[in-house]
Amino acid sequence: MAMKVALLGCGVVGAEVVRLINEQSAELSARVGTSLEIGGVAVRRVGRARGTGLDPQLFTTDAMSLVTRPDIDVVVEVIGGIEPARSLILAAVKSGKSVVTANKALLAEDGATIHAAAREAGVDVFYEASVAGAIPLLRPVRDSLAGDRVHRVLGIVNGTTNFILDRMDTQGAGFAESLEEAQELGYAEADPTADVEGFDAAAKAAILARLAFHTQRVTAADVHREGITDVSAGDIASAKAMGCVVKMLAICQRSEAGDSIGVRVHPVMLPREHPLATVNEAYNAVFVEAESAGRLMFYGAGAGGTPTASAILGDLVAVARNRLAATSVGEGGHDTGLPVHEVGKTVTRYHVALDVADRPGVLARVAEVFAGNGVSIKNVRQEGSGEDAQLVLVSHQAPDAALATTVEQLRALDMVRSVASVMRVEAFSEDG
Ligand SMILES: NC(=O)C1=CN([C@@H]2O[C@H](COP(=O)(O)OP(=O)(O)OC[C@H]3O[C@@H](n4cnc5c(N)ncnc54)[C@H](O)[C@@H]3O)[C@@H](O)[C@H]2O)C=CC1
Ligand SMILES: N[C@@H](CC=O)C(=O)O
Ligand code: NA
Repeated sequence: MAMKVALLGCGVVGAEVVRLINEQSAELSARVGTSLEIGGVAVRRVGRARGTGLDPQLFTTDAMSLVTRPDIDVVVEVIGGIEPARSLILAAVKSGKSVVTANKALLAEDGATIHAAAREAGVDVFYEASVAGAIPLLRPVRDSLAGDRVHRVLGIVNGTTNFILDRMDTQGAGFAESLEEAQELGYAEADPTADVEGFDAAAKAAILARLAFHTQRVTAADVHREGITDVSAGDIASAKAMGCVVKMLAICQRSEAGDSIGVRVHPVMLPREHPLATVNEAYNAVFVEAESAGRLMFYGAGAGGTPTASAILGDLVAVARNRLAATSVGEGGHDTGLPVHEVGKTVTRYHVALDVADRPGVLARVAEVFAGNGVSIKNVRQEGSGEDAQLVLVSHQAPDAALATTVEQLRALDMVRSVASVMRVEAFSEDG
């Protein structure tokens, strides 16, 4: 008997899911062991020509009735947002359906409730598409690394911001025009603020931290978040002058003592020889550093309808196979309860560019401020002279709180006319 799929949402991703299910129906049947059939599609408005080739009778605005319909086996949720997606997924799970979702916002906010409900009902909730689009990342972290101890996960997990920063760096393009282009290409969230202010990446970081460190505690609210709206052409030029590129990274890291984790999303300057520096356009790439496996890198298309639909179809095949075998994964049953520490405790390093008066003693006074906060300077250079002098300093690693205080105190110095650029600098974890 065919396995029936209910699709919630028929936008950028949903339309591609329909296309791929239709086009690959024979292969999918062979891989699952039974055929997959679309049993209904929930949309906001029926009667619109969507070019899906589906029978118009399949479309409904009553998503709740669709997900609880007895003949539906699997629900694919690609509406996005918290409600009604949460209620629909919980209703589906409680009705014994397995779920495939791309909804990182929801999983980051309330994944623990959803996984608990799925365990209770003995069904799967799979969500590979929610982090780094097409890249097989979550299942490798959850399954392949289940026997290892992850120390750090670091990567580019938002395609839209990577696209914008890449355009600004390589073409000198403006922020607004690059965002518009990313929207046209189907990379951006329905509200692109989620991308450019780092909410989307923070949600993905929370999901990654939960899986990598086996803790159910992390939600998007625990993630230190800075978006890219304050990244200026000056920051990009400053990075270039240092042989660096600006990227927005998500970083999830176990503390030195191993008793807490730091989870943060912010722009960084990366040396151009760093593998993440070469990740262009809307591509994503994620490093996972684990005790025994060492350093692993996952790279590929992190956004866009077709690549995201690929991840959804992979999950669809997996949950369909599990249903045929009458089994489920039961995620989230084991919880280490590792807490998230404040960003101030995270060890990082800063790049600081200061507009200063070119006078004797300025450098000494600036160095004194660094030293007073226990921050040692890795390198310093001066650009320009006279009233147009700029001091550019890069620190060694220090607690983020000490670096932030250093910048505040520098800002207050008379001889510092303005702080032209402040950004964290990331390299490999072993670099000082
Ligand atoms: N576009 C992308 O590159 C990626 C998107 N995602 C996620 O996939 C999900 C969908 O994203 P997109 O397809 O890009 O968004 P979209 O905005 O193109 O599509 C969402 C669709 O859901 C419909 N919808 C909203 N509320 C509904 C309701 N109550 N009932 C039925 N339909 C409803 C909307 O009318 C829209 O057509 C989101 O969770 C997003 O974060 C994940 C990875 C990549
Ligand atoms: N808006 C997101 C889509 C994928 O998750 C992004 O730009 O990465
Ligand atoms: Na993925």
